[in-house]
Amino acid sequence: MSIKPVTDKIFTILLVEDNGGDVEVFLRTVEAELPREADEQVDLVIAARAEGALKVLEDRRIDLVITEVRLPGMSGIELLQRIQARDRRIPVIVISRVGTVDTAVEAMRCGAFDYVTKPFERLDLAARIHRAMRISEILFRYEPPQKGEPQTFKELIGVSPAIRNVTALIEAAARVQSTTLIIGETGTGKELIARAIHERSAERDGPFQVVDCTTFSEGTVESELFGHVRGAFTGAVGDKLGLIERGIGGTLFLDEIGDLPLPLQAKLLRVLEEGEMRAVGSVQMKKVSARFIAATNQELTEKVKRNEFRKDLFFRLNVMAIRVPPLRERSQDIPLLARHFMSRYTKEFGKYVNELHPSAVTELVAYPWPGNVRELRNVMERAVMLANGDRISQEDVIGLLQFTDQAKRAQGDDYLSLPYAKAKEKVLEDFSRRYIKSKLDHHQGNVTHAAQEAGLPRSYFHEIMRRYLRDEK
Ligand SMILES: Nc1ncnc2c1ncn2[C@@H]1O[C@H](COP(=O)(O)OP(=O)(O)OP(=O)(O)O)[C@@H](O)[C@H]1O
Repeated sequence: MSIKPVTDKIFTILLVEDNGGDVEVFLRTVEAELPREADEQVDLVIAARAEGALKVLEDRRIDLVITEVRLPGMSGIELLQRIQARDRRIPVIVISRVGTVDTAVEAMRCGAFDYVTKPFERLDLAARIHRAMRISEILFRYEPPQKGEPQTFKELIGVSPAIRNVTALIEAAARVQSTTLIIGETGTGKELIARAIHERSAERDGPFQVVDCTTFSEGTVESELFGHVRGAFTGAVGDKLGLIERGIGGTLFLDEIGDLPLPLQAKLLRVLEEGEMRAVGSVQMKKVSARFIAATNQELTEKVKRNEFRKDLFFRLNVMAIRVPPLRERSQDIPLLARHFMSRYTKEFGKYVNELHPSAVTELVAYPWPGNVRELRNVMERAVMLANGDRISQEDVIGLLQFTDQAKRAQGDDYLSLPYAKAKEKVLEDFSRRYIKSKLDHHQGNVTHAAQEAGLPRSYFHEIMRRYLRDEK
């Protein structure tokens, strides 16, 4: 492939692949599927070996590297590490075969931006390349050439390369007025990341408005999001401000965007593209200037294929994407997170617990954490609550982890098989959850009224709600 002079409009991808057939599929994908701006040109440089790729990197500017893991000679992982040591701005996508998940996980640990599996799925491949291209542009535009450690945030705990990658992306996202999509399993910290972006952005003095796309009923969603004017429909006795309007001047965090009904997706796209919206029943368009951050725990490409999510909205949101790996894939973070939560709950409960035994840490690291950081936080909260002395032992942790598993399956009188303290805790937890739910149902989700009826301060009621109801997700 010809090497052209480098200008800002040429984006150069270095593909490191020794299999001719796969190179062919890759070329066709870039030609046919990759969305690009009108005047954007994508240049491809192909190297069959990592050693050759390093030479290309010395000779010219490369914006994105896509490398097979298994290569003759130096491996793709080693190449990734060398690139990281030279220039952290170049995103690296790693290619591995289906069934070699371990390799992909290893690559993410070493700081890969993303990974794709062979055989290639063309739409998925194009979406991942597109995302990496936009990130690369931002990093090259705003970051000075840098080696070594990116900055870390005190609220986002972690030492793994994956979390450091997330940290760098938070910085990059905060600096540009671009829509950001955060992808990750439940409890991985998506909302925390969204708040971190907001706090570092130009919109930090405005509101941080959460829009939970799972909570609207089909009939009310439009007016909830966009607001309505008086008389727009039966029961609209006054004007009502929509959630989107409440976020103007700040950040709108669209949680679980994958659940937004299709007709609303079209309207949202309009807001994103035109920067304006119209309340239900109104003839007037209103300017909406806000930062949009969306989050999902579903693979949106799958929803696009099933025609459940608009492709244009997906590409629009996916411009700046942050993928947060599940906790089991970054177990280096577990000891630090566990100690962080231990110290937090020690202060909160006014207890003196200052040691997490190394064998307890080993148990925590070995556990798969289906509920991710939120589950770890809950386990550490219980561990501190139940601790008798100044230390949390291996037995304490084993009991809680088994309990967590049992609790998931628990129904009816399952607590009778548990030790007294744990049984009591479980019954109290179930009671709180049912009580809060029934009060909220009774008042159609109005927290102020529900808290009044329960005879609790609103803030306390809200705290119980946050603790018990969010964990059900
Ligand atoms: N890296 C981290 N460091 C410190 N705390 C974290 C980290 N990641 C997550 N948490 C904590 O874990 C809990 C769950 O995080 P958060 O609500 O942001 O997850 P989420 O991905 O948005 O979950 P969901 O998809 O269920 O809404 C919060 O208490 C958050 O502060």
